[in-house]
Amino acid sequence: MPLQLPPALESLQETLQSLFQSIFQDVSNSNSNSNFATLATVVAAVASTVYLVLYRLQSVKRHADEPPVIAAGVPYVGHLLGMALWGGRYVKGIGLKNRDKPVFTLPVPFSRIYVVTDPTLANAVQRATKTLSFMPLVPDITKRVLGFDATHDAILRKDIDPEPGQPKGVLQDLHDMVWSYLGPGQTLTDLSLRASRELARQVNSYAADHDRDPEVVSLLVWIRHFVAVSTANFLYGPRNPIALHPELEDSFWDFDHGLGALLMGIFPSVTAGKAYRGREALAKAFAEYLEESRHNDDGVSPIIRKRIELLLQHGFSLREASRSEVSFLFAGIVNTATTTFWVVLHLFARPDLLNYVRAELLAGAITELDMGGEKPTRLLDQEALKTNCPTLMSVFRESLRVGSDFYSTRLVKTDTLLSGQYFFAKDSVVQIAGGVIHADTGIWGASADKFDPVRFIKLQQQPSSSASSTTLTRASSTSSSASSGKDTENEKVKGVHPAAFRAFGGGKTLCPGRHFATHEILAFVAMIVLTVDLEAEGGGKIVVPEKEDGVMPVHILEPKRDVRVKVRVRKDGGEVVVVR
Ligand code: HEM
Repeated sequence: MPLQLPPALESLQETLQSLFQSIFQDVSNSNSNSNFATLATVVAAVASTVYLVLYRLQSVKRHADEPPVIAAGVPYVGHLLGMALWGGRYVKGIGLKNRDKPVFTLPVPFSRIYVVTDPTLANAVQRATKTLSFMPLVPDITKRVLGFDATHDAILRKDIDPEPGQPKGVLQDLHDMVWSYLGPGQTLTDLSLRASRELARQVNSYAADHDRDPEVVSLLVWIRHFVAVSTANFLYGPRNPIALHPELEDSFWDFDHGLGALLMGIFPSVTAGKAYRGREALAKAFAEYLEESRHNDDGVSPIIRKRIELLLQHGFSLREASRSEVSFLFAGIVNTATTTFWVVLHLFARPDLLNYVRAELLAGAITELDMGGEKPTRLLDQEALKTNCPTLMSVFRESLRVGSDFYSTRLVKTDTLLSGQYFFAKDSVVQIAGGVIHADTGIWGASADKFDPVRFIKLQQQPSSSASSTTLTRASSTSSSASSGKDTENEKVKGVHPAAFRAFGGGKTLCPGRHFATHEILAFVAMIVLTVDLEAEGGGKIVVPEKEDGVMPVHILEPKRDVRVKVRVRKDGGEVVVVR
């Protein structure tokens, strides 16, 4: 079947044909000096024809059942250019313009990217673990981002994507171990408690230092400092690299902000200089940490010791294991810090909501103790936050929904007919577009593009997902799904398709840290809300900026502009002590 060109291109094609005819007449009519203008026109005509042919070729389906092809304006490379220039916003924009297509094909040089924008299909992708897998992509990504040498790159590639019963490579072993340690159980409870106590120590010490001394800060920088320092402490113990070399905190954020450029892999020391130097500084400090055996100190989390043990078992040197730890520190800090920022910002930008959440916290998760001092000590029961503070929980989830444009990625290992309907060609890439799914009015209602602080309370209360108004209604103090022991903090949100909440990814690559992060973020937000007041720097209302979506969305997106606030320690409460 001949391919249909868009009307604009069809008329261009006709114009070119008539241009060609007149050029050839011109050339044959000119008896001597063939003039330069005619030559230029011939070249332009040839180029346009080549363009049209390439445009048509890129649109040719590789199989009758391949999802509809969205051709690039610049054939083959246009989509890659768009992604490089506009980050995640580029593909999200295509997805939003093509809402009628649950999946579409983006042609790229020698391959295809299949973009899935429908939760039911996303679920099917996540289930097709035999033929669609993230694992084979990991070594190329980690080599670029973390800079592993050839020997360790080979170790990473060994037994990379085993079937059940086959020998497991290092990546699979690490994956399984992290899942078992961070899944519900005693290790998770212990780690969550340590994390919250460490954060409480930081917040209490800040309050003591600034009791009568308000300061103006960048809210994101202020929050991520707490998270970076305490995560390094509770994971890697008191002699962790950031504690011994505080300047490494800047190196860490340089690395984070240059991840997209590192991923490009084009002379990274030049094109991603800051990120490259940041990573190398961190890797060097972690290498010293491991070579001095500081990972065996008291106060180091068991998960870290187990990670090192597994890396060594698989043939890693201590020096190169340091690079792997940079990635784990990254996983532990970045999303937690940015999510906390959004939750705090959304609360303080809405004074009524803030007061409501403070009351909810004091009633449901705090016991005040009069210790004879000026202010009562507050005992924080972090287990109660999830069950007794539904508004806080809803703001947390909504911050994740609005802040996450994450793409879950899979490699097509063999030709696949997904759901018996869509053909995916071997060696192509599948991306589940979280940003498009999170903005889908069919899933989230007409207010999908708005931040609705109580959206998830309404979803829990209603059988359907028709959330429309933002009226603040008091939910019962104990959520039913929480008291029945079901998964309350991730993808299983009542009234929403299980694959529609994408902030933690899904399927085999679902974030193993999501339970832990939920405990940690709720507790940290509670501490901030109870301990300080925030005012806009120049007075007036705190305004929530848009997210910066013109980057590769490797984690929860940051704001488009800095939010500067005055932090004032509150008079009504003293130290926060985490009791459970
Ligand atoms: C709000 C906080 C967090 C968010 C939004 C988040 C989100 C994610 C996402 C989207 C992925 C990739 C999923 C995919 O590819 O489909 C991921 C993977 C991962 N996350 Fe998280 N994460 C958070 C906190 C944490 C924390 C605190 C830890 C560890 C302490 C952690 C550990 C990991 C690990 C180890 C992976 C890789 C899993 C694998 O493929 O084996 N995350 N996370």
